[in-house]
Amino acid sequence: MPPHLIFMPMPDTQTASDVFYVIDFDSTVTRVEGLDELAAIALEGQPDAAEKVAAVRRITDQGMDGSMTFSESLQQRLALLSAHRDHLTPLVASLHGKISESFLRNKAFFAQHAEHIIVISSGFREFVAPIATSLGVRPENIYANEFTYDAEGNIVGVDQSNVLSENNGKVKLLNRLQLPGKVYVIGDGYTDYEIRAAGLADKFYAFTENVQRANVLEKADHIAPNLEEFLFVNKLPMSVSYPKHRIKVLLLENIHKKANEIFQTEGYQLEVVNGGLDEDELCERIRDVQILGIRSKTQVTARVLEHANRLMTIGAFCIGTNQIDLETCKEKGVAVFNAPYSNTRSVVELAISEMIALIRGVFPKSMAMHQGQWDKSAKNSNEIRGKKLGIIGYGNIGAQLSVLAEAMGMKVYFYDIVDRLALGNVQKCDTLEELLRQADVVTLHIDGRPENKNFFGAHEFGQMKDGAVFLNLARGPVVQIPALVEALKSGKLRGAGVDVFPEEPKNNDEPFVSELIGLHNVILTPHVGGSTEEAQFNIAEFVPGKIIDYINSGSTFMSVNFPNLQLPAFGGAHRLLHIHRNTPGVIANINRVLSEHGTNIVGQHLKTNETIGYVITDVDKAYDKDVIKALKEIPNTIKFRVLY
Ligand SMILES: NC(=O)c1ccc[n+]([C@@H]2O[C@H](COP(=O)([O-])OP(=O)(O)OC[C@H]3O[C@@H](n4cnc5c(N)ncnc54)[C@H](O)[C@@H]3O)[C@@H](O)[C@H]2O)c1
Ligand SMILES: O=C(O)CC[C@@H](O)C(=O)O
Repeated sequence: MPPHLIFMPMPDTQTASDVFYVIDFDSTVTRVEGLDELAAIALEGQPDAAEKVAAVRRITDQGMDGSMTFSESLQQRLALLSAHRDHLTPLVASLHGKISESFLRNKAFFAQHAEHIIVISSGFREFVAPIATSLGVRPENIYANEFTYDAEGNIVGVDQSNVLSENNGKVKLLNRLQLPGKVYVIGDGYTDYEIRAAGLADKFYAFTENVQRANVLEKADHIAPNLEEFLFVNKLPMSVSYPKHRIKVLLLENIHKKANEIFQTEGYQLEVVNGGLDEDELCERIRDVQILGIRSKTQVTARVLEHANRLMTIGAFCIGTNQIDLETCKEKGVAVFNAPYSNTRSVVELAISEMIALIRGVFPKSMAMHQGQWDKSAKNSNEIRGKKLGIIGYGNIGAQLSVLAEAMGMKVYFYDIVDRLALGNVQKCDTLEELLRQADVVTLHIDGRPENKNFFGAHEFGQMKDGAVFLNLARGPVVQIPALVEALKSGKLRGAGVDVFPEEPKNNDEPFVSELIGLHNVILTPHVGGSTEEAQFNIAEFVPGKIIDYINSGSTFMSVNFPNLQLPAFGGAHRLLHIHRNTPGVIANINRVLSEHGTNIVGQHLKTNETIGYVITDVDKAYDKDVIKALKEIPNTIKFRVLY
């Protein structure tokens, strides 16, 4: 046996439990196959280059998936290549730009485990070595084929004395190396699996960042979508605190696909359900989910949250968050985000269109026309100009509506339980009654907090002007539907526009049932106030942005239930995030633990609300890792995580 084929680990660092990491090169260390790249460079400009490059790729695949013997595939490819020694320099330059992203991110692993990292490639040393050594692999730990050349420097073959040029070359090489410890192989090809099949490796990790081969995946002990997965399961040093592909997102209720795109680009696992889920279904589906995305239908109850073992954050892809048990979320350390402005304009536009349509009697006229009746008259048809609009709830929607309504010549009044600044010439009413007594159009834009249930009933309709128009585009349960029906049937109201209902179908297949069906001059819409292409796109961009920021930096800016902290970048430090019950002494305990472990604090931020406290501590990278366990054990800790 040639002496260089006996592996010589560093004697002073070796122990019986040592693990050797055997790494494939083509399509694993690099995103591409080296010989495919060489073909593209060598054949450039030749008339039949495209066909030949495609043929080389096809043969590479056959060799990699095991459908052609390796030495046959190598011979066939070399014959097609027509490559020269001079092509190797541009090849190496090109491969430097095509190193797998997760390998580039994790150079620390190569630095810390250099003596146990071995690259074994059926590719060629001429391009494998410069790339692998740039990551920190030791030259003596690189095993690969070598080209043979003719006198003019043309590549004419492979060094046949190298065991890797043979069929089963990797197995034969491993056999000879006699690695003194466990062997974990990571690679994308069948020849990598063969090492495990021959009993020469303890585990085979199929690496799928660049290619996936079904027959390799089915043989793998573990599938690694990137190097972080391999490092994570083996508790090895990683460039990130947690592999992103392990973060599971569940999106319900037809959230705009822009959100899917954003979460996928971030590297998260995505599961999408088109409709809503009922409580039992959600309890089942939420078990291993870290990020939940919903709209207004899904009820996130305390029972659902009981089942959400790994939930970190919920995105309400809408304005309202009354469908979420925010208190329980706080107690469980689940941060909730929404999109407070993204669909405001859409609701305002629908409200304006409805008040015009109702005051002109557009819908009854249109219905009559559909039945062949021509009723050309001005009776019960009015302009909105000069009419009084009463806005109940002068928040984002109410205020924006007031600006547009004034621009159309309406006199605008509002009533709100908090002191809001009146825009333009809008007049504030001190009581609800004051507003109801004078408004020609009353429109609800209050939120769906529990106290607002049944907010508007017979008493309030009774205080309205005869012949007024009523709109609810806020939340269904705030209006008592029997009282509204009575006000419409008795002629007290001229008409109504209703977009939201106490009971709404869970999805588009369920029927809509309501006492409002069939009433004269009533516009019914299926909770679409915020459902425009523009609004849904804006929401689908906004909410993932907040969630990703929270996951990556801990920022809770604009969270609806967490103390809001907008955090600076933490380059060069590790960030410790501690969520706890807001009781005296927790911050003191945190700092005592940090000081006892000699941890150097780079920066610290604390914010509390009535229920929870949120402390972010940036510390020097070099710290005693036992501090993590101690911080988690501080009484009243709800959740703790580390970011880097
Ligand atoms: N139909 C839809 O598709 C649709 C779309 C977006 C928003 N909405 C709903 O519209 C409502 C308003 O949205 P927003 O963004 O303007 O919210 P917002 O929080 O900015 O404003 C709500 C306002 O209502 C006030 N308010 C609450 N209860 C009140 C009460 N009992 N009496 C008087 N004022 C009260 C609040 O003080 C606040 O000023 C929310 O319920 C939201 O869910 C519906
Ligand atoms: O799109 C939805 O489901 C809800 C829209 C609206 O009620 C909101 O709260 O933003």
